[in-house]
Amino acid sequence: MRHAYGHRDVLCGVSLDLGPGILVGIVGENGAGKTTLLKILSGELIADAGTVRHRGRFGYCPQATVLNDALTVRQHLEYFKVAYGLRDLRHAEGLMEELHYGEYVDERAGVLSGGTRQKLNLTLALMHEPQFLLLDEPYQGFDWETYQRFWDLATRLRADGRSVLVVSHLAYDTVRLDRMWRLDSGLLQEETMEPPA
Ligand SMILES: Nc1ncnc2c1ncn2[C@@H]1O[C@H](COP(=O)(O)OP(=O)(O)OP(=O)(O)O)[C@@H](O)[C@H]1O
Repeated sequence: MRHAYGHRDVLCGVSLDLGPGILVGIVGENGAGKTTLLKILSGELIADAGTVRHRGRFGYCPQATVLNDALTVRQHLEYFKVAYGLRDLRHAEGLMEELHYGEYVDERAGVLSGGTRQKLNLTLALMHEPQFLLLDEPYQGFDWETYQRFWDLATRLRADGRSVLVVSHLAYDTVRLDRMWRLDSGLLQEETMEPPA
């Protein structure tokens, strides 16, 4: 796929195929085009050329949180429950527990810390148990323990047969990934993975 903003070419021929049960990463410097690629994969942006196909439900955790500051955590979950057509919030509550922010359920999003806002942002992307996950800088603002919990969660989703794509400008924890690409000059280049020590 290809995409330019005006005369600035951002994606110059990117092709990606993700099967089930895979955890992959895309890294790249600030401004490399990672968010542009995820916006195209999620349908938020139409590429100048190319097509995107996915089977089953997908979840998208955008880099900019999608929260309404006036609504509480619980109200966010209720709205997304309706939007996703879920019967209950059991899975969302499990995620809230796993990410350790249940105590904020009746707080308005506007008063939450950056890390807690991101936990909610991630929950909203995962609460309908999608088959295919697009996560843009999903651990921004997380403390170390939450960061570890995030990777445990991602690893479990992969083990459940889901496809998980994590985009970040930081290439930590690459041993957790099955494959990793670097987005540079509008092209994806596969990086060699280091075997665990
Ligand atoms: N709506 C837009 N209009 C014009 N240019 C844009 C637009 N969105 C992004 N860009 C430009 O496209 C390039 C890629 O931006 P993008 O946000 O995709 O990069 P990124 O790799 O996600 O960066 P970061 O790591 O900083 O989040 C940048 O040069 C950016 O300034």
